[in-house]
Amino acid sequence: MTLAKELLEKRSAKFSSRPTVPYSLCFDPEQIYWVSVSGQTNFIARKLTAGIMAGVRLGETELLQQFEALICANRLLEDRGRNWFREINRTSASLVLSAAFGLHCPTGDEPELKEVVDCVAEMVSLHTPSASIINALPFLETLIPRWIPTPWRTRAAAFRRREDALYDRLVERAVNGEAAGMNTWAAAFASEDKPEGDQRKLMNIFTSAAYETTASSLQSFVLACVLHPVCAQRAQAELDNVVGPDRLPTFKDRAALPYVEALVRETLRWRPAIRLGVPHRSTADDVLQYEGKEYFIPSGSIVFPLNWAIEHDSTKYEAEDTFNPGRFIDEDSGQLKPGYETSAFGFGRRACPGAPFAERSLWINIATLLWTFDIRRSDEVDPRTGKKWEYGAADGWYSGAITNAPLEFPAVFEPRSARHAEVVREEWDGSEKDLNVLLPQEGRARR
Ligand code: HEM
Repeated sequence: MTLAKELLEKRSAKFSSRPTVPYSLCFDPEQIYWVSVSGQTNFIARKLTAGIMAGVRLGETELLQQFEALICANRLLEDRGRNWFREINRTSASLVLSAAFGLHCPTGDEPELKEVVDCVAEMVSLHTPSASIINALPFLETLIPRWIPTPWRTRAAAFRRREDALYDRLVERAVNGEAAGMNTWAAAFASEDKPEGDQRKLMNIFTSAAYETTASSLQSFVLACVLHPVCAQRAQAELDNVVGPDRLPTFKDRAALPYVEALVRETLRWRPAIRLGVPHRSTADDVLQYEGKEYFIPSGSIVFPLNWAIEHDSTKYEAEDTFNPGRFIDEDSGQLKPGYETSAFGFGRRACPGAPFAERSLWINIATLLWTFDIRRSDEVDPRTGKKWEYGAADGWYSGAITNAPLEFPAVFEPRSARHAEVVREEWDGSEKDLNVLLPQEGRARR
């Protein structure tokens, strides 16, 4: 952690660029993916996002986030969690699509949601080094005349048309269509009443950055509940004490629930969503002193802040691979220990700008699921082995992709009592479902 902060925060002027693949010039010629680029585009996008997140910090999206957590709990009640994995994916996508474009996705079958997910998958695939020969032989791109439709150009152009069409539609609905009355992020980006002018094209990257990371963190939380029911029970005892049996938790309860907070922190630590971190690239030579030695870091070096190693540092975390939220609690006072720091959202000038929204999404979903359900192992038979499902959290149980999600596994979501189930249904029946009310325009006026 010290080393990562030294380079990526203290020396952020030199360590805040990104490596990218040569092929990106074909599928992102205008460099709208501000996660991958540096300079003015990134600066503008981060400034606009900081404005949006200031609203998130003020609570502008809390009603929406509570609403999405309520739907998730209600839908899990209906099938006792049979489709829980898919439901978490749906919730995570709906959270960002609602806030960004005013597009609520209550079923998971919405065509736009499917198109977003497909485009994210293709975008990730295009970024892999093996996606095109151009990554190995970049000179081909200049050598072969532009009018020749090479396979890599055809794929890149088809993707650009498809993704642009999708986001044009989504932004249009947020600015002039169905969601025009809402306080959406797209409206903030597209507004011309700001020095940066209309920056709607920078909206393409939001969903991909937001959706898989949130989903995989929640899926790791479910795995932790299955493997470590004692931790879930301690959180439930706290929820029973503070919230009681007659209503769901809300953000107003957050400060009074230190163990639930610790459980969210431990989920991010135990299985960080981006296990290897997102690489930074240096833009000037530098020298680092570390443990009595001197290291020369040439300009253009790729620096991975390895979240996994940082969060599993055995000198800082005892039994580092054990899920134990109690490590964040001062057992004498029962309160959170001071000085919390995490690498889960990255570092310095490239640190996750969506973190305020992300950690609120995690908190409300985790608090709601713990309040409502006992989440436990399923007795299902694993079709691959013909034996009872085995559970684990080692590498083999994870996807190993950039966003490292657990592989799908069955879990039972048992309502904690008939009363708990009834409260969820009652709150769902009585809840405000109109996004115009959940995302009121007054928030937009503040920006
Ligand atoms: C649990 C959920 C999330 C996790 C764990 C996460 C983690 C990260 C990490 C590790 C980075 C790279 C930081 C670095 O390079 O130092 C990042 C970047 C980014 N995240 Fe997140 N993120 C999450 C959710 C979100 C959400 C909800 C949004 C949007 C609302 C978002 C938007 C972004 C963007 C746009 C970047 C690129 C920033 C840049 O390159 O300048 N993320 N995130």
